[in-house]
Amino acid sequence: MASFEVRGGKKLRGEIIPQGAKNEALQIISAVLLTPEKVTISNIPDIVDVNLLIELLIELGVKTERPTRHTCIFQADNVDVDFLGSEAFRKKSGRLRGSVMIAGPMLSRFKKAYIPKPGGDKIGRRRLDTHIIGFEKLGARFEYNEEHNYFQLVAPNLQGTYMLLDEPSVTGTANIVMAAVMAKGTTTIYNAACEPYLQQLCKMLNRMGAKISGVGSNLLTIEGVDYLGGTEHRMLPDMIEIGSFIGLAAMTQSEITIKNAGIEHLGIIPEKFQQLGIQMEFRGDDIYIPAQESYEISTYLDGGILTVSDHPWPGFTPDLLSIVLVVATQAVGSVLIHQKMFESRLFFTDKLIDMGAQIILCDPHRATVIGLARKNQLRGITMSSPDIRAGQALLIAALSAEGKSTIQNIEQIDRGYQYIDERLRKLGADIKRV
Ligand SMILES: CC(=O)N[C@H]1[C@@H](OP(=O)(O)OP(=O)(O)OC[C@H]2O[C@@H](n3ccc(=O)[nH]c3=O)[C@H](O)[C@@H]2O)O[C@H](CO)[C@@H](O)[C@@H]1O
Ligand SMILES: C=C(OP(=O)(O)O)C(=O)O
Repeated sequence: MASFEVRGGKKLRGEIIPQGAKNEALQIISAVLLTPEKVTISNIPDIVDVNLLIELLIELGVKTERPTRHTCIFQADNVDVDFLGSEAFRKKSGRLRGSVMIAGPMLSRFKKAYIPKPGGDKIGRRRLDTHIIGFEKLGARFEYNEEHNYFQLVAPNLQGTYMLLDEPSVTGTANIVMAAVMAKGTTTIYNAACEPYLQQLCKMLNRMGAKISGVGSNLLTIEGVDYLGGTEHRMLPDMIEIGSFIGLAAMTQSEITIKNAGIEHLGIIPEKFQQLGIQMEFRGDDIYIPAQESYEISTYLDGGILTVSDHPWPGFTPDLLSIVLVVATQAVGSVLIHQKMFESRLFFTDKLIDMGAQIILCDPHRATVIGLARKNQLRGITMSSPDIRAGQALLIAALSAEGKSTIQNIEQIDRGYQYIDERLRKLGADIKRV
């Protein structure tokens, strides 16, 4: 298990380019299974989860060419469908959440799929019901294998239908869309998720020949087509990384420019950080964050304490709440962080409390942060990264803290942040991988 050793308290300075979006990449790369033609994908982040998914596709027989580290040409013209039932597929799928999205395209094109228990962050119960019920509505039959913990699905004739999802699941919507694009007739998905990841997926599928309308809304209409062809696709900048860099700049009192941030796709994210008192300027498509001695959390119009909570898009993503929480520890003022979706994502606050932060964990979903207003610095400690975003939040805390911190289990951070230590060193951070 690798660790980061960080000597905190240094101000950082410079420009940083966000990686391609992790959660978009997982959808887009799964979608290459929908066509026997070549699909060229660029701005692929070089991170563990995405590399694992590419390895899984290669093991399934998908041909790949890598003209550059961040571009890959995929061709799924000779897929080994039987590999899906193997122990090797089950094992590797279990190492990332995104593997679940192989099922939709496999059902669509090859009429069968296996969904082993996927991996991903251990941040609470993460059910797959939305995916399976959606497939079932399209005409798939499923069996759950209790011994090996996987769903087996068959769908000789996928048939378009109307469905109202019980929740706007991000990967669930992607899976159902990919299953429906070549079903007979029209599928209508109401209460669909509409994160930029999904908008990007739908736009790519339409370029491949699909007929999806309502993109960007919670009502998608998909007219089934017989065949999808090749295309080219470029991933958007990773909005979660961008939010993390905004938080990093504020916490370390640093002047940072986030280059080519894809500002029009960030929705409410910049505004949430501005509510914490963080200044930023949009310069073309770059976000400039000046070095700020202090930042003050705004209150509601009536003076009430601010709440930052998660919500499906266009609401605030749950993946940035841990970052908002850590940034609030040094703000002037107080905030209630309400993590509605995941029930185990706030437990990392224990480590921040050990570092000297003032946080009351009210229950598994809510934490009140009373900002230290820089009257005291956080103290460096040894800690372990429980999940990808808490890991990044702890890293930001360590970079702002007095003294040395050791962050263990950084494999969690590597799942989603590309060459993070190297990129932070370029900004002046004292961070070592040991
Ligand atoms: C690989 C990938 O893309 N992962 C993302 C994806 O995971 P994933 O697609 O697994 O997450 P889902 O959208 O299915 O749901 C996440 C959790 O939130 C709950 N839920 C969801 C919607 C809702 O309105 N109410 C509610 O409580 C679900 O029950 C579940 O426990 O979306 C999550 C929610 O944005 C993100 O945190 C993950 O980073
Ligand atoms: C929860 C996340 O990832 P995953 O769904 O892959 O576990 C995340 O990206 O914050």
